[in-house]
Amino acid sequence: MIEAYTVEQIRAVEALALARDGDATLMRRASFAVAAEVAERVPAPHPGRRVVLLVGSGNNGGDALYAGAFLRGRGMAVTALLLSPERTHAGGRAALRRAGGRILTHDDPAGPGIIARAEVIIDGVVGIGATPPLRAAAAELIGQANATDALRVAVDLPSGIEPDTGQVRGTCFLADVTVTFGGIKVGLLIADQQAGTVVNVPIGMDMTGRPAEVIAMTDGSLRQVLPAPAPAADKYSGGLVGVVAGSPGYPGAAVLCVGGAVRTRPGMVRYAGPQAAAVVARWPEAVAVDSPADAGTVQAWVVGPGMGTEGQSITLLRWVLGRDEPVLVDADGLTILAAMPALLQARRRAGQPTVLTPHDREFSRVFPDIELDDRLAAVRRAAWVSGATVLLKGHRTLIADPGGQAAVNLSGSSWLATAGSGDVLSGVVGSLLAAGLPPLLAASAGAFLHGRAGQRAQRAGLFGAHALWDHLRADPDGIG
Ligand SMILES: NC(=O)C1=CN([C@@H]2O[C@H](COP(=O)(O)OP(=O)(O)OC[C@H]3O[C@@H](n4cnc5c(N)ncnc54)[C@H](OP(=O)(O)O)[C@@H]3O)[C@@H](O)[C@H]2O)[C@@H](O)CC1
Ligand SMILES: Nc1ncnc2c1ncn2[C@@H]1O[C@H](COP(=O)(O)OP(=O)(O)O)[C@@H](O)[C@H]1O
Ligand SMILES: [K+]
Repeated sequence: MIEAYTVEQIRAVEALALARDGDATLMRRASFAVAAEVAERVPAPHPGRRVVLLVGSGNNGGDALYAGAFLRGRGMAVTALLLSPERTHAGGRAALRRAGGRILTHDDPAGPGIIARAEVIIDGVVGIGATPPLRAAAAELIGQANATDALRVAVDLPSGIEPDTGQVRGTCFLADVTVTFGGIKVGLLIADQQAGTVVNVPIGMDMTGRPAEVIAMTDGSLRQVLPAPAPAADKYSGGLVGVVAGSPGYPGAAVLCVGGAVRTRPGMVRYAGPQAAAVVARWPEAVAVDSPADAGTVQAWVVGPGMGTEGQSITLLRWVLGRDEPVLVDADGLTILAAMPALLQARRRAGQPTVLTPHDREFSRVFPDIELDDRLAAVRRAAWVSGATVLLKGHRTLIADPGGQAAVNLSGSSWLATAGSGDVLSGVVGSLLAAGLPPLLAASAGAFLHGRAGQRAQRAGLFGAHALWDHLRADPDGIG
């Protein structure tokens, strides 16, 4: 599991490390890590390679200057552009000068040409000590840097992203790699397109025992979380999932959702609704009936994909939400909930676990008072006010539970932006809920599996949400 932290948490641990080791030692470790990352990525021979440092007035700029001094020591041609010459980190500046680096101010007429010809650009404008948007001079330099095809390396985080939320306001450095110190900042997981590859270097800071602000599943953690059938397993022991989906207008939603569940885990899927014949035609292993009341016992329900929003659909949703088992509500089910919030409130009062899986438009329907500009804050707030675990779909899917835990999904690709892929996701997560995974874990593991399946389908050159089925379980002995 990847764990990410707030600036406040990082600062608390940094203070301990500073008291023990001193700031010069920490900065030396940090800047050496940046230099080492550059040296590893730049093809040999290194002497003469053109490196530009964008240097702000804080310690982030200090890191960049010391990193430049290390690289100069390898023979690279290093130029620093200082945003606030009079307030630049004195030790870093002296170190670069001693090493033979060139130091210019940000408005030097030669600056744009130097940036344009750079092979490596190191962003030391701001780190965790500043909040975007960047001031004009900084934004100008970063805009020039982003227009080059140099290797772009961010020190601690790309200048321009908000470290605790990943929000980008105004210009932001577009990093190929971010070398971050002490622990991964939450914003680096959310603003993945700006952060590039994130390399975490402890530099003597130990986050052990600190509760992560946000977690993210990995292939390794998924393998540990997913239930493997025991030797004595039978078709009932892993948990049955009930699916209420589809309508005459949307028969495919039922087939896609059941497919997601069938292909996630062995066991049994019970479909209940008007598309029983279509479901069994594609998934003979599913048990299909016309009404959920006839479906028999299940350990979790999925309700909503393509079910319609009027008449009988409302009756079905009401019936499912009256059950004690965990219920995942998706798509049309969410649209009904938006019009009938009392249904959700009743479930909360009864203490029954619920998972909601909206995309942005559905989210705004169900939670009209919650702005989506800060997506992490939004999903947390939605979980808090609804008492449900909320999975907010998107390029970076975010999940929060009512207890305050949050997760971000790191797998997937824009391949998944295809009709019906959300229907598959609901079946995947429902299947994991039925297996007994707690809602946050079921949603995180399901989103990760779904994302990996999308990546594999893309690599295989396939199109269409149904292509996800064959890629959900690539490794039959485990998962992944
Ligand atoms: N503590 C340590 O020993 C260690 C710290 N480490 C490193 O230090 C970093 C934190 O350093 P920090 O606290 O100095 O803050 P930092 O991120 O450089 O930003 C502050 C500067 O930004 C400026 N600024 C503010 N707003 C701005 C804006 N909108 N647009 C443009 N500029 C703006 C602001 O200027 P001012 O407002 O004061 O004029 C101020 O000068 C951390 O990320 C890590 O890299 C590591 O080396 C490990 C050891
Ligand atoms: N640009 C994107 N990058 C990565 N994943 C995406 C992107 N756009 C959508 N997705 C994912 O694709 C799925 C789409 O779900 P949804 O919007 O419900 O589609 P549908 O209603 O057609 O089934 C979600 O899992 C979402 O996270
Ligand atoms: K930076």
